[in-house]
Amino acid sequence: MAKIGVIGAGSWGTALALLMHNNGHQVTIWSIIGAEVEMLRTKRQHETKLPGVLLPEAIEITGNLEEAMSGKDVLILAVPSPFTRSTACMMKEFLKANQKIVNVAKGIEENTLYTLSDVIEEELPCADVAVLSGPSHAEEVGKGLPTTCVVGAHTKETAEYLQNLFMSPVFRVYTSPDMLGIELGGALKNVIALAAGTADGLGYGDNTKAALITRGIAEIGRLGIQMGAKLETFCGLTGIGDLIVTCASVHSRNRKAGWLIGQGYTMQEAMDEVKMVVEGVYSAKAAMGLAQKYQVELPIISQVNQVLFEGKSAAEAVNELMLRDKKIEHSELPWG
Ligand SMILES: NC(=O)c1ccc[n+]([C@@H]2O[C@H](COP(=O)([O-])OP(=O)(O)OC[C@H]3O[C@@H](n4cnc5c(N)ncnc54)[C@H](O)[C@@H]3O)[C@@H](O)[C@H]2O)c1
Ligand SMILES: O=P(O)(O)OC[C@H](O)CO
Repeated sequence: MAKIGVIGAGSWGTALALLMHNNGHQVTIWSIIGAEVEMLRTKRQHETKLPGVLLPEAIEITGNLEEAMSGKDVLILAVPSPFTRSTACMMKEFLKANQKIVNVAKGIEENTLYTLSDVIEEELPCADVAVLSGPSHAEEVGKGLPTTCVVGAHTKETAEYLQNLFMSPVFRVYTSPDMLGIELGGALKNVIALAAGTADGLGYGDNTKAALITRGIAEIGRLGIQMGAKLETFCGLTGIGDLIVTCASVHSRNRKAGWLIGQGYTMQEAMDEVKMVVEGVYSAKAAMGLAQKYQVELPIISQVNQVLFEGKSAAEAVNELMLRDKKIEHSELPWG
């Protein structure tokens, strides 16, 4: 039995708190929002973000960060990426040398272009930081539906220790040394999911969706490999796996925001309607920064940026993608 602090009480933090409790661990969940702490304590569920998923009394709920971190073996960092740095900064005061941090958010910091583990390590230089990612909607994990994820860590020992903590008959966990690939796959699939949702909102079909998923992973992989990540990761759960679920699932916030944009909503109107974090909106700009830095072409992600931030019509963006210069599908494949 381990002592776990879950830092962030949105849908993912709440679902993971329940998973860890069901795995026999002692769990405390923290939120910066007083009203959220009160709701979780009194209703034993997150009524707006994960309704119907009940949190047993044994899960402690607190608004006090020191209490959430004190004596814990593992801290699961589950705040949306725009708050990763500020939260890691607040954690500095209470973090102990032996505590592991598992980041479960998916994003890239816009102004530094850092992965979230880089952000956490900059704020907490002594921390042993790992990541958990994969095709895993909170709504389904909360219901105990079979789900698979990957833990990436700096050492095999940390990865296997965390694999054992998270693993359950309904939550299968693999390990990987490719933290960079895991983090890029998790962050960038959200941008492609915005495009896939937009195509749905425009009334396009399954052919369009399959094209966006397949050419989307080609883009993500091209950038990731240039940055030093491994091709295999983009073929796995945290690459194509997470991209498929996010582009297809009724639970996806990114796909829903895209759908609304395809229906004519502005980016802000779509984000307001979704009410939960739409990470792809933040990662879209960061991806363009990385594309420029690493000299990689990202046609779909570039069009998503133009629709989100430059007022381009979604239909025109799809049209431009279709009318790009003629290409070989895999430029590295010889003709024989
Ligand atoms: N929801 C999912 O199914 C899911 C699955 C895998 C990964 N993720 C990732 O997990 C992260 C969190 O997503 P979510 O769906 O739980 O988000 P959410 O929108 O449901 O919850 C956000 C939560 O963050 C906390 N928060 C809000 N403002 C804060 C601040 N200023 N400082 C610190 N904490 C603050 C609050 O507890 C709030 O409820 C995202 O990066 C997301 O991509 C989500
Ligand atoms: O609902 P989304 O679009 O934020 O995606 C959630 C998870 O990242 C899916 O694995």
